[in-house]
Amino acid sequence: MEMSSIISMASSSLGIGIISLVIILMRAVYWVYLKPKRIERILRSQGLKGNSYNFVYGDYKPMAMAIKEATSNPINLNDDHIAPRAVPFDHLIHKLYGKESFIWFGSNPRVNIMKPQEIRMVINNMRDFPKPRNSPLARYLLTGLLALPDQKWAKHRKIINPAFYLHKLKLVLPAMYESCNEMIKEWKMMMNEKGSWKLELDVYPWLNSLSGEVISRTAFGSSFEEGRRVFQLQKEQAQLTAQALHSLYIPGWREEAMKKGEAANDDLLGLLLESNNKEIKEHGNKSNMGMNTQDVINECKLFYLGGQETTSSLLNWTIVLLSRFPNWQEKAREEVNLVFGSDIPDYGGLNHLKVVSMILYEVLRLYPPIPTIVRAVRNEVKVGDLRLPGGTQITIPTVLIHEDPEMWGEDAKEFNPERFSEGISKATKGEINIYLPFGGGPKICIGQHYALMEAKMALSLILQNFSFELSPAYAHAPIMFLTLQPQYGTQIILHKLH
Ligand code: HEM
Repeated sequence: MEMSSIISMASSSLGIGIISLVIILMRAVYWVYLKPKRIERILRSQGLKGNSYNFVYGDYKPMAMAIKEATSNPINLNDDHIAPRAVPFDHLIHKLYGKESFIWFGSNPRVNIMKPQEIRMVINNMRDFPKPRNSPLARYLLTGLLALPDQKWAKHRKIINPAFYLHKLKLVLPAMYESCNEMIKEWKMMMNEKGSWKLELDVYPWLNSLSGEVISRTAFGSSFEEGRRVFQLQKEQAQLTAQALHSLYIPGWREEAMKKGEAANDDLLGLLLESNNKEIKEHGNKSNMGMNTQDVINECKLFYLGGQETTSSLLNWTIVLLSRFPNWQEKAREEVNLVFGSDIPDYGGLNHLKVVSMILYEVLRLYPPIPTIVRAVRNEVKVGDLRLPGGTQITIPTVLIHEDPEMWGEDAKEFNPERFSEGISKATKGEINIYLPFGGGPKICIGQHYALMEAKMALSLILQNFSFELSPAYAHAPIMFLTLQPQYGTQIILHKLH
């Protein structure tokens, strides 16, 4: 080849390279600067308020600072106004700018939606308001139904729905009883070993493994041991991922965790996630559920997260509140004794527990295990009076909505199960979209009845066998770590009743 043609080929490749680089740079500038700035202008022109866009990082820095500050100390034991601790930055922005506000999640603006009619519009319309794409790390956790595109989601939801029909729950009740009863027996055994009627323990890890155990038994049936192993691996994986996600938010968190030996470096994290996935696949294969193995794995992952962390959160805060409000603990015990005596709780009876249901609804209002719901705006769309450009995201801040006096009255921040005495519809004055512990619309939690049934079973057995109070060692510190959890555990004192 002649020298001149080599030179001309090289210069044209160089030219193409430079043009590609310029295009990539221009696109990057558009996504991380021009687009956010354009959306900011549109939002502000409609009266929405928020911080000015900070290149690439958005509000991450003040968000990390707010979380660090809020979670550095417990709150007052009698404080059920948990938003400042559970969602510190959303709460701060809400306080500074009011309900018509937005935050910057990196370069994504997230508009706060709190009006009932706007919430209804957003959660009922999956086409215009899909779930936003998760970060690669979060995708390890949020799999299955939560992560699928519309059509695949509809297909999977249709396949999975029947497993959660109410009459099917009747069939899983014995397995729920079995797991709950084992926990009660172990507590009693610990008392017997000490020759005492009293036992102090941190109930949170117990409740957490209880709800994992219940899923293992109910989802895997005769392959219970396989299921148990899958969920154990899942838990390790979730914790690793959560730690990694946490370290993105809180500067210095990873270093601190590493010092304590809780988190390894990124490579090790990747390796562990990978090997866990492999092992889960093998066990998933063995449990032979008659579905595509990868699909089963993904749905299992989600059931683990959806089913274990949320239900144990509900049970945990119920125990805390019933310890703090012994009159409600006594009312609930009276009801359980009236309905079951010392018999094993059955399906019909659990469905008739009115006081226990009121208590659980009120706990879910003040301590929603999932404190916010997030959606994306696909293309420009109107939500009430607002015009939201494509690329905007939406936050429905469940916990702020649940404690809003404009919606729930002056006692909104107080524990008062009585408000649910005539059901959810009456308590919300017909605006059921202001009560969102299980989300709403077509993506409403598939496991809500399952979770409530499990919580009623566990609570009934606990109330039949023990009275309980908070230990002086308990520090009130709800924190958002995947779900709403007790930062320092939940130390209570159990008293055996008979
Ligand atoms: C107290 C317990 C529970 C709470 C508070 C809860 C809360 C929620 C919420 C708020 C959503 C909607 C999220 C969104 O729209 O972005 C959801 C979805 C979901 N939950 Fe639950 N959940 C609980 C228990 C369970 C259980 C026991 C299971 C399964 C065993 C489960 C499985 C799911 C699944 C699969 C989805 C995704 C549904 C879909 O996208 O179609 N959840 N949950």
